[in-house]
Formats: sequence, C-alpha cells, structure tokens
Amino acid sequence: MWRLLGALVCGPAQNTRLCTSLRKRCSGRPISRGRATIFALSSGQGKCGVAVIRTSGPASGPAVLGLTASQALPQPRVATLRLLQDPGSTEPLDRGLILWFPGPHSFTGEDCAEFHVHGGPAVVSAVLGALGSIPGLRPAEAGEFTKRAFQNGKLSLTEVEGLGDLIHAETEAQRRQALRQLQGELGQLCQGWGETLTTALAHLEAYIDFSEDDNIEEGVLEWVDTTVRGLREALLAHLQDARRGQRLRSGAQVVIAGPANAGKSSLINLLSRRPVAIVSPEPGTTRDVVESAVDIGGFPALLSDTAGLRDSPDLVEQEGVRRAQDRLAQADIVLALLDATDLASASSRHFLETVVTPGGPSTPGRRILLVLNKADLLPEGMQPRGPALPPHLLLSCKTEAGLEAVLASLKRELAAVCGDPTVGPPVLTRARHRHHLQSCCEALGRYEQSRARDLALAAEELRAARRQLGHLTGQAGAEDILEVIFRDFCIGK
Ligand SMILES: Nc1nc2c(ncn2[C@@H]2O[C@H](COP(=O)(O)OP(=O)(O)OP(=O)(O)O)[C@@H](O)[C@H]2O)c(=O)[nH]1
Ligand SMILES: [K+]
Ligand SMILES: [Mg+2]
Repeated sequence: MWRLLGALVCGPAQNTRLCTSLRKRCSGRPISRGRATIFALSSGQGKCGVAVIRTSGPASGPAVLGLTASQALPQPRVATLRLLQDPGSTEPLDRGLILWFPGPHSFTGEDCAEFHVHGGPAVVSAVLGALGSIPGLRPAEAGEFTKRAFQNGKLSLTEVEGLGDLIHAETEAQRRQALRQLQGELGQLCQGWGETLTTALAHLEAYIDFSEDDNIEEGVLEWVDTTVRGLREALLAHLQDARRGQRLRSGAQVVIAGPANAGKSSLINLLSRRPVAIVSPEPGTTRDVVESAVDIGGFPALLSDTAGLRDSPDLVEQEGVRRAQDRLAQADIVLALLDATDLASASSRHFLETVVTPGGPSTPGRRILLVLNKADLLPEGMQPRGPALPPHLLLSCKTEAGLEAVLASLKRELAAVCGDPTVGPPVLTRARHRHHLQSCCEALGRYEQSRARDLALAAEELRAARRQLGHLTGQAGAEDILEVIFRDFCIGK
C-alpha cells in the first residue's frame, strides 16, 4: 500500500520530509501511479462551528500524514485530535479531529479521510489549499464522492438517487421516502425481479438447447410461462401507484382558483407566511401564475395563485385566465375559493358549476377543497346565503379564523395524493423508474405473444426485459443517465 501512496504523493524529484518518509516505508520499491485523489469541503459554506473536509483516493493516507506531520496514521474510524499544518511551510493551520477510513470499508470504497476543523472561512481555505498542494490530490467535482461509491459497488443507482433526494429533502415525508430508497429497498425489489427473470430465462434457454435430447424435465415451459405472468402482474401492480412517490419527491401541485376578488392572493400569502402575491380590492389584480413552495404538515406542496376566472375585455387579463385554466388542468389538488358573501353572483355560480361540482367535465379524478373566504363579513352566527353547496370550510384570510381546519384538510388531501412513504412496498420516485418498469412489462407482454410461435424470439424478449431492470438499478449503466443523476449532487457529496 505504501508503494501506491508514495506514487501519488511523490514525483521522482520530490524531496519533502513526507516523501522521504514514504519512500523509506516503500523500501525503495518502484512506485506505480493510480487514480486521482479528490478532496472537498463536505459541510455547508460559510461560518459554522465545525467544517468537514474529506478526501477519497489512494493519496488520502499521505494527505493525513502530510497535514499532521505524523509518522503514523490514526487508528481506522477513531476520531483523533491532531495539530494540522501546511505540509510545505509547516505553518500550523488549526487543531482538528482526523478520521481515517481505509478502503474498502469507507463511503466510496477507496481510502478516505475526514478533517473536522473549525468552521471559519480562513481555516477551511487554508486546509483546502494545503491539500491542493499535495501532488496527486485535486478538488472534487459535484457528486464525485457518490459517483465513486457507485462505481465501486457501494451504492446501487436507486440508492444514489435516494441519497440525492435525502440531501434535497425539505419536508418530513420527503425525508422518510428518500431514506427508504437510500436503504436500498427499491433496488432490492428490482434485483429480486431481475433474479426471477434470470432463472426463467435460464430454464427457457435450457429447453431450447436440450429439449431434443429429451434431457429436460416435463413442464419447464409451463413453469417459465407462469413465472413470467406472475412477474408481469407484480410489475403492473407496482406501476398502479398513482405516481405518489414522484409527487412526494417533487411536491404536489395545489392550485388556488376562484372568481375574481375571492381572496386567492390573500390565501397564498397566508399559507406561505410572506407576501408572495399582490393583494388589492381591484378585481383582476393577479394575471401571471404566482408560485410558492410550502411544507404543509410534513408534505411538500407547490402552491399556485391564479387569475380570477371571469370574462374580461382586457387582453392581458384574458391571457391570465387562460394560464389559470392551464394550471387547473395540471392540479393534483384544487383549493377552490369563493367569497362567502357573494355566492349567488353569476361568477360564483359559474365557478361552482364548472370547476367544483364533482364529475363535471373538467374534474376527472382531481381532488377539490372548497373554501368560503371572508367569513368575517358574514353577520354573526349566520351561514352563507346562496345555492346548495358541496362540503366546504369557512375561512377568513383577514382574521385567520378557520385557518387550522383548512390546513388540516389540506394535509389530508396531500397525504392521499403523496401517500405514506413508510408503509407498503417501496415506491417509484422518478419518471425514470416508471419508464424502465413500463418497458420491462411491455417486453414481458411481447414474450407472451411470441412464445407460441418462436421460442428464440421469446427468449430475446426476456433478455430485453432484464436489461430494463438492469438500467433501473444501474447494473446496466448508461453513461448519460449517470451524468444526469450525479449532476444533481453538490460538490463534497
Ligand atoms: N374582509 C375580508 N377581506 C378580505 C379577505 N380576504 C381577502 N380580502 C380582501 O379582498 C380583496 C381581494 O383580495 P385578493 O387577495 O386580491 O383577491 P384575489 O382573489 O387574489 O383577486 P384577483 O387576483 O383580482 O382575482 C382585497 O381587498 C383583500 O384585502 C377576508 O378574509 N376578509
Ligand atoms: K384583487
Ligand atoms: Mg389575486
């Protein structure tokens, strides 16, 4: 090992104390060059109590020795207090904890080190500078630590995605879903399916090769058929998840819609706890769609405030209404808002008939929460006057009366749309997963069609199905997919 470390740290002309000591340990044996060692700040930027800088690659050990001016590496995986110094000038830089993770028992599978230093910008940049001055070390690119973990078989592709999602998770439910994926449940499920498919394919191929010799057991083909049918059913059942995992990952679309002046912009401001949209007594104030991402009871919601739905001669407002209709068509949940004192008006009635009434032409399978706003303007103890209404909630954006109940109902709707990430089989969290599972199912369907006509063709379909599962877990890795996934990672991860 010392030979390899020395190769990375010491060029032939290098004669620092570190290199001399490494050469001594390498006992003069020839030194070979290996893969670059990367380093980066892995904790957040800016002033903080502790900053974590890590390295991965064969020169991690020499980097620790160089920065600690020490003859021996710390005990593996034991936090050890050391004075850090510049390996060139020997100037002290900081006192910090060093963690040494010899490969393969590390996050990336390579030799890794962590320097826990004081989180001041000058300390961090001095330590990064010192690492950069050691030959064989270079700054890491975004996601490069994780990429090495994947390439060294430490994480499957779905686990990598789970890790990325965990870092980006902003709500409790997202965190739970990401953690489950990081723990490998989705990958294991796919691997299990892949193994079933491999067994079925092996039997089919054996049948093709040996059936004429009569060496093959009875009923092999029937067994393959049953297995493939069962697998296809399992995959189809898994695809019937109403995209809950994807919604939870990216946030559910909650569209606030209603007639002009119902208080839609007041509501998005109230739910966001900041003035994201302009509120005014003038009907037709909002034209562009205004978005705000919020956490409601642990679920991520992307709120959209839209233009009031009404006929207007104003061309700009007409465009706003068109955009509002577009948004409504994409909504997972519609927060339908009416002015409680204006229910009998033509615009309120029209909105109730076209958007709110269940089963109406524009409401296939969409969830609607009807809220009557401006309850503070109703005479004390009076119910709103107007047409018979479906179930609804009363709210005042002005006094915030009724807000708790609106939030509770919204959370219930979000839970239905996003699902509970902790129960049931692991969900598909990306369009990519769905695409490969769907393609796998299609190949299994084609197997059933070609099986009676051409066994070789049927076997080819099973191979195609297995390739799709391989793409899902990254075993059959397409570089372009990997690039897209790792691009989402930050430097230091
Ligand atoms: N009394 C009372 N007034 C409210 C309430 N909510 C909103 N308003 C007022 O109603 C008016 C319209 O509010 P907005 O939030 O701009 O309504 P909007 O639905 O976004 O209006 P448009 O964008 O023009 O369609 C403003 O003057 C608000 O202050 C409420 O709960 N009670
Ligand atoms: K308004
Ligand atoms: Mg508005």
